[in-house]
Amino acid sequence: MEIFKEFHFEAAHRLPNVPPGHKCARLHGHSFHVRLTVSGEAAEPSGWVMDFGDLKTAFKPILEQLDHYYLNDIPGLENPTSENLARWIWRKLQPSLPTLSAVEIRETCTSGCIYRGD
Ligand SMILES: Nc1nc2c(c(=O)[nH]1)N=C([C@H](O)[C@H](O)COP(=O)(O)OP(=O)(O)OP(=O)(O)O)CN2
Ligand SMILES: [Zn+2]
Repeated sequence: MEIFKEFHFEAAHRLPNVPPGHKCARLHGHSFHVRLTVSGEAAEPSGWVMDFGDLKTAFKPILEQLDHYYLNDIPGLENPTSENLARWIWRKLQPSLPTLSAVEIRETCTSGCIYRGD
């Protein structure tokens, strides 16, 4: 079974490696949406894969590194595409949450990515 919890953060970025004239080379911001998925059995007596609250606690220090920051300044996010951000979150979170099965990022209502590990 898979469970998920969703988070939001506000941040600015620019994409340094886009072709000349691309709009995303300019500084702009997003209300980023993150969905974290965890796999496991909903075992008794808890009846849950894991407590949503524990998932929130595990992600909190990572979220605090992102919220209201300029993503390009964060080590490892110099080119903060959705793909690189999803991988960056995975690498920060997965060691303490080995049952993590997907990190989903939405930059806009219509754009995003899903990362399930290397
Ligand atoms: N594969 C990727 N492509 C793009 C990324 C990315 O991270 N990965 N990022 C961007 C920009 O950050 C941009 O802000 C988002 O792009 P886009 O979906 O084009 O944004 P729009 O608001 O213009 O989308 P519409 O819904 O089509 O208006 C660009 N590409
Ligand atoms: Zn953007």
